[in-house]
Amino acid sequence: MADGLKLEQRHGKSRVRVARVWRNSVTGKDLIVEWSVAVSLVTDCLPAFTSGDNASIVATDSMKNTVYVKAKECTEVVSVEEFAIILAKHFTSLYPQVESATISIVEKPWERLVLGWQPHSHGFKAGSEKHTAEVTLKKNGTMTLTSGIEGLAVLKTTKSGFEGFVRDKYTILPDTTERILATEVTTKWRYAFEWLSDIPPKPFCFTQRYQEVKEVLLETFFGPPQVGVYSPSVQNTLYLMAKVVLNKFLDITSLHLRMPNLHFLPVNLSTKTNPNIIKFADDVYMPTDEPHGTIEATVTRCMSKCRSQSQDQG
Ligand SMILES: O=c1[nH]c(=O)c2[nH]c(=O)[nH]c2[nH]1
Repeated sequence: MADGLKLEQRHGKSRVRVARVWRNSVTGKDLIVEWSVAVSLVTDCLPAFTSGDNASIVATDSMKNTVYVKAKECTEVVSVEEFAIILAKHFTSLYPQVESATISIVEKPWERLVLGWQPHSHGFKAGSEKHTAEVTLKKNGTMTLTSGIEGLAVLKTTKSGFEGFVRDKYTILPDTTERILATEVTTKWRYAFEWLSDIPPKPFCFTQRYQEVKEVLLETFFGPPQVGVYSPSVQNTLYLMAKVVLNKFLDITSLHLRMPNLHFLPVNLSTKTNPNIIKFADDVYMPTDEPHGTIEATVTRCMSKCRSQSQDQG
């Protein structure tokens, strides 16, 4: 409280880009990660806002420098989640006035180049979807940790439909049991760790969990390679994807999925003199993302009360 006003504030540095190379003299293989880091601190520094007294401010320039120093100190390979935790720990423990730190990181998808089946020792190419992580750590050690995937573009040419929806004077869309389903999945999942001390020791691999979640999401979206799986709506597919992740990984408590419906519109062309130049036969489409459907949901594993409620309901 100051001047009879309530002030909520934070400050930080965004888009701090750092790349870290680890060189392995045993395997002869280099490893590189490229991260875009955002640091945001909640600091007890009211006078900085109300009277221009900067004595408590950790300069955002120092935050940027810290990212590089900590990257240097990581002499062993660390995951994007581990690096976020290292930074959050640093800011909340070094500065008495820092109450909480939020570190968000997006990893650029550098993938090792494979030439003629042979993994290159120091060559990488950019993949598509990005691995993200965000940690918020309070001084008392409580934390939230999320990981995510950004921009996982997927499409299937069949085994998708949409029917039985509200039909009124505004409705033109016909029912269909045959369409292309395309989306760009963005997801974030929250880990169950509530305290810094809950984080499993080194052998727990966040990077492996990331790969596993991605695999399960893709398996559920597409179904088995030979037969696939029918999707009655983006909504249902999204829910099933989240459900499989939550059933499989007990260290994940909730999952948010955003799956825009990127339309592939049937092309039917005709003129007065030339009807049916193109009669649509599930073959020629007009892809468009303007406009597109926006479908998102958060699915959370219920605690025991919620479980018994759903059992009561059969
Ligand atoms: O899977 C879908 N969900 C919708 O809510 C919707 N709305 C729409 O026009 N097409 C679709 N498809």
